[in-house]
Amino acid sequence: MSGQEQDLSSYPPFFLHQSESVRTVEPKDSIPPISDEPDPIPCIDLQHLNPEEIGKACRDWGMFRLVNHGIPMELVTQLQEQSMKVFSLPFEDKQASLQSPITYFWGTAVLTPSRVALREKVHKMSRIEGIRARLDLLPQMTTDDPMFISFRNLLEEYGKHTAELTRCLFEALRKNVGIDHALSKPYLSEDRGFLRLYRYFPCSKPNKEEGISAHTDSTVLSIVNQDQVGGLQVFKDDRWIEIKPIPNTLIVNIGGMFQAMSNDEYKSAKHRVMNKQKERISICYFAAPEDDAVIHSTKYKPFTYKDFTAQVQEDRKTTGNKVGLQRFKPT
Ligand SMILES: O=C(O)CCC(=O)C(=O)O
Ligand SMILES: [Fe+2]
Repeated sequence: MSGQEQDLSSYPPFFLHQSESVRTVEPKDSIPPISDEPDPIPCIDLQHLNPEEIGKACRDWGMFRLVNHGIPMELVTQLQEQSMKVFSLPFEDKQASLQSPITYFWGTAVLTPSRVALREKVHKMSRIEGIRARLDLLPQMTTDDPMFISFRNLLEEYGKHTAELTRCLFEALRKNVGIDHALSKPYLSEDRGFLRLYRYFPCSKPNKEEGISAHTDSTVLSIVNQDQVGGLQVFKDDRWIEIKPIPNTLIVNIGGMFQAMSNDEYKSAKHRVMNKQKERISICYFAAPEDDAVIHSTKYKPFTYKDFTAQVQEDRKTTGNKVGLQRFKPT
């Protein structure tokens, strides 16, 4: 079944009936993104990591394209197909059957501490659906349903690959910015890593409707695996740049935690996703520090990831926006 022939009962009813409440971009932001030739995003080869190249990419862009990443293409294809099967279940079934450690959300990528979608009164909703998987708890997930067994196994395997490549990247970046080796473990906790899978609703007006609005990621590093539909954009030098889907490549973002750890030498990139004419799937891995590890930075007051995410939640509730690292500037 192609994206366009989807059984509409799998979508949240809101997506089909409430288009006036959907989040669109301001006219000033809706200019078509510039599609540079050749691809302008810095490209990093995981098998031949060059400290200078990766450092420059993180300083100038806060993101890079990763090639030779070691995740088998077959695994990615299988996970994409299996994710599509799960997303294609009737909406009510997804709500009922996706429970911890795999949870379902829709309408926004912003989740509350209990991992349900945060319904911000001030903001419109987005036509996206997501599945969040806690990698540390996946092995304990019990189910008799062959579809969910296969889904869980693929998530686990994919999670192991991304955790491993993230460790390699973190090591290189840590050395680059002079983070002590002793901090490797608390600053990058494999147990806290999680996956988020998204399905973006097809939109008849391309580059008008936001799937995920402009933001920076809060985590240490995030690894985006997008399909061939496109829609991911990065904000650089006052303009939005389309991040082309290139098969078998990943997009790595510096997150707010690494920005602080690097004393702002590396900045987390502002990015967003626009809904396209075709349905889109992405698979994203987020690497987090240990919840209680104190992050020391010359630019910010000492804080933990837990403090940070609590502050983000609080700001979202009160102002509708993420304030982010600014909250932890010394007074
Ligand atoms: O779906 C994507 O391509 C990116 C998602 C994203 O930016 C996020 O979840 O923070
Ligand atoms: Fe993001």
